[in-house]
Amino acid sequence: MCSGCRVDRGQVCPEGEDSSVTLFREYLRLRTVHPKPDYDAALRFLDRIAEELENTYMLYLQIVSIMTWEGTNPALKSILLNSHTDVVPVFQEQWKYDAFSAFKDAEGNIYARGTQDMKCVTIQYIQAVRRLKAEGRKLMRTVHLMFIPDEEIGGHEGMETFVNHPEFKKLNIGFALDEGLANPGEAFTVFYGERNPWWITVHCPGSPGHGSRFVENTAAEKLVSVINSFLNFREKEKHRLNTSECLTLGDVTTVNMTMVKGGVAYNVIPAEMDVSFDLRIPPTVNLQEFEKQIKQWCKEAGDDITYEFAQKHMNQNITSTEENDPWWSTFSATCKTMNMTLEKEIFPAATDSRFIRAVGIPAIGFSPMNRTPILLHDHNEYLNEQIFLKGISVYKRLIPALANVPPLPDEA
Ligand SMILES: CSCC[C@H](NC(C)=O)C(=O)O
Ligand SMILES: [Zn+2]
Ligand SMILES: [Zn+2]
Repeated sequence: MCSGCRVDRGQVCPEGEDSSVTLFREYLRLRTVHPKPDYDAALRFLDRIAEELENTYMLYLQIVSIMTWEGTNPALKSILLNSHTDVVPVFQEQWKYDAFSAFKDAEGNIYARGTQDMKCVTIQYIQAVRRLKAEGRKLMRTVHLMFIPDEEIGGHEGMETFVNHPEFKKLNIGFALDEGLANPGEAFTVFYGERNPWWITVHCPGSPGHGSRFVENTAAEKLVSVINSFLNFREKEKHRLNTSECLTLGDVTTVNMTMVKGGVAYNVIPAEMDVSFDLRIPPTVNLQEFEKQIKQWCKEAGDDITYEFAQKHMNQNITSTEENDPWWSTFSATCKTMNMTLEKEIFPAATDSRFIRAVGIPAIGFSPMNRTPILLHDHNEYLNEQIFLKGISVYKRLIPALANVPPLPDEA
């Protein structure tokens, strides 16, 4: 039943809105926004849906929820449909509408935080499964819909921890789908890997003294040298990206200076100055060599410079997109039957997929949104209702195709 107007889902509500859109807008109104996400509201919402979807069972582990549709051969590896429940904060004064009202304009554009990242995908998974079940379809492999918190703050209390939980291993996942990005053109972008985030702070100690003198060996001189080394490298990578036809952002290393700290007064030369950078490193880069380069930049800048990492991801697993890979060939062939053009890329930022790939499970980042500007984390994030509805049809084809991949050699 539709929560708004109580008609069966898949039908049109009296106001003329598809009930899947109504459900999506209801989910968007839940304030699962950092820094204090209302995860209880999300759990109540998902619990209600699990009750509606017959023969689906819910497992609750702290705040992770998993809705399971058991396959006809549950011994086979399962399919994971992953989505995070949290969303990033908004600057409300920059929005055209209340970011948690899910306002729909005359063109059918729905405005709310999470429309693209990634409440759309959550509801698309659910509605695709609902329609398949309503048709009486039985799938060979078990399908798990996982709803996970804290992706937006690094996943430490979410996926990073959960992939090492015995209950995760019990899910026996063979292949996972997780979030991707919108594509402004006709094509759909799919992500088979991610760049590794390295968040680094470089500490530059120096001789203190009176601001009126030429003190030798100051922290500021070292800081300038470190900054120049990082930012010169940034320019080179930017140039490489801008002069190549075939590279995308995920194929080059980005460097951004994000914080500077130091100093107490105009006339006191400080004993230390610190600078922080956000680095994103493609899976093709040798990480040991790259760290050696950082050490060299620090050494060249002067004595006693140290650095520390707030994030240092080292796993470079990527998911096969070879035509002989059973998961990828099924995914891509199914998209082809729907006349969808796929653009394969490395995800430029970090999602929970990195933790899934790190434990050896192939994962594809995919949010079926073409003809849509990339607005995740931006003001006025929106998604058109027709694009949203098309995504349900896409998953309705993809989910059975993946869940009916014949037993693999290691499953026989
Ligand atoms: C390193 S944890 C932070 C995760 C965040 N994810 C996204 C998609 O913005 C990021 O890439 O900055
Ligand atoms: Zn996301
Ligand atoms: Zn996000």
